[in-house]
Amino acid sequence: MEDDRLVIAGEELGSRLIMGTGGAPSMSALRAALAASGTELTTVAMRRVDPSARGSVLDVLSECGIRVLPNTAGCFTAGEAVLTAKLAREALGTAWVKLEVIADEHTLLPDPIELVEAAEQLVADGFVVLPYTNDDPVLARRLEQIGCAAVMPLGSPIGSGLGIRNPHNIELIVERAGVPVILDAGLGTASDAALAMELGCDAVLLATAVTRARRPERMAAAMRHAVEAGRLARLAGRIPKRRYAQASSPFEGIATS
Ligand SMILES: CC(=O)[C@@H](O)[C@H](O)COP(=O)(O)O
Repeated sequence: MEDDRLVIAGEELGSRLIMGTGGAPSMSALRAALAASGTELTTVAMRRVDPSARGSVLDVLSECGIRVLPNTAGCFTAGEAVLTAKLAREALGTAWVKLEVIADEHTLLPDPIELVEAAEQLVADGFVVLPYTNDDPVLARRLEQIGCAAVMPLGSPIGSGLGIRNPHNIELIVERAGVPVILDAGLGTASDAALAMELGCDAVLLATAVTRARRPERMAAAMRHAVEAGRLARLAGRIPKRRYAQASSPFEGIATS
């Protein structure tokens, strides 16, 4: 599948699995899981990491040769998110940002008003903005029109493991998107990741399903295969669903007594 690379803002990635790092039981477990996942891009919560401290998740990513995607996790307003993105750009030397603006601690759902406001400011300031958004086709379209480099609709609430609650909306987002669609949050197991890709998403971002699995490294490998399988199935084209049975072998020419 070397000719089927993910391109975001003109940059190619060999893996369609983007990893998050939250919830990892240890740095060594995280390192093993990231290696098993085959990811080339991994998010780091800039409000929870000290870029100058040694032994942090940033060191793990650098040792593994994985590109860092700073995120604005923990921000509740556009102002906080914009400031966090700017600090990340200064500390890490990247203009890419995964934009998260959360409405409340209880649901951890995106606040669409603050999200649009932050996206507008960051795009205007030259950032490559990848917004974590609700599974709302209208909002996804709006974020693309603002100039976001991808849209990242949730499958279900962060950390819930509930999978993709509204596959129809994800299909609607994919149908009209002119930028990559990355399914982000809520995936629980490998079949959820495969479904995201079968629905036409360009990539998947997940954390909890791997970091809180009984065996993170194994689940990371499962996710890697699931993303690849789902992508292959999407490109192959699934058969249409039929209401009634259809013999897989034709009956014509069968000898009758
Ligand atoms: C928006 C957000 O924070 C998610 O990217 C999270 O990092 C991954 O969600 P899961 O932990 O549910 O996979």
